[in-house]
Amino acid sequence: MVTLGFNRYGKAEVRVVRVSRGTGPDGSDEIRDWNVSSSLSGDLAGSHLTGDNSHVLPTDTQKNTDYAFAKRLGAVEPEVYALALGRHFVQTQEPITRARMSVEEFGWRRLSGPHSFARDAGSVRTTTVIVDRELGTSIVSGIKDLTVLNTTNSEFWGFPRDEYTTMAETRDRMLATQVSAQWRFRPETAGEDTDFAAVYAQATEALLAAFAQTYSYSLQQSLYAMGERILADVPALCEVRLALPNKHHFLVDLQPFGLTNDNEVYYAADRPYGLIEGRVLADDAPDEGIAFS
Ligand SMILES: O=c1[nH]c(=O)c2[nH]c(=O)[nH]c2[nH]1
Repeated sequence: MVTLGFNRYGKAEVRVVRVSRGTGPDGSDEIRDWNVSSSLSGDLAGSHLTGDNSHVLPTDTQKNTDYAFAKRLGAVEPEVYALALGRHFVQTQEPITRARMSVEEFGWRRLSGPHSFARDAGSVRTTTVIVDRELGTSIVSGIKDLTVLNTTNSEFWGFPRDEYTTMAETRDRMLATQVSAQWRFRPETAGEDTDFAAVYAQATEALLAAFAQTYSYSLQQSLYAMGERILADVPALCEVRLALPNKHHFLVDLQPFGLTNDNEVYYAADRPYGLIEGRVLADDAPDEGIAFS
């Protein structure tokens, strides 16, 4: 015998670009560039077990709803957009008890003139909103693909050595990583009225400041410093999860060319990479519930 376990379905990676004409500074245009994924769950066993689609709102409809809500809501914060969509699916589809909306936002930097933008290279803003009819609403936002580097103020030594250890201890190295961070909002403070743009700016700034200002003995230590600073600076948040690939920079041996290398010329390795992951929680953080499900 087998049984059907947890399941969900939806439309992944709907590319939605919303232009809001004349609503920016000095009558300029605003733009939101999103990659939207919806995932619905609830009373859906029939579709898996007997092919009964009477509870299955088509993923094509979900995609259309994403576009329609972009029109209706305007160039709002991605969290506000995801909240509205999540509530819509749970409120209008009886069998659907939970909606998970994920939005990746690609930033566009304003150029001179009211209609011109250049796409931000690199980092992506993220949010995942889960609306559950019984368990309530959770919001986890963050940033990914944020590559940062310190040319010094990083050491790594004092680690255990065994018969397979070849790496030398270092008192001065380059430290580089590509940050993925997710921050969980306190449920009682997160809703349509939250200043999500300010939280994003403050959390990102805190993370960058902690990375730059921490004299680091390991990427683990930098990870904790980043999470700690975000929670200290942004009271609306109660937990930060970080994934930090160690983007190794190895000194090139220039001796064959009769040259010294006093921490000046590096080989940036692509793989393998160390992967440092961790969670930092406020002492009074409520249970995570379904926030990361
Ligand atoms: O910051 C680091 N943490 C590690 O766990 C580790 N392991 C390693 O080989 N180099 C590093 N660097």
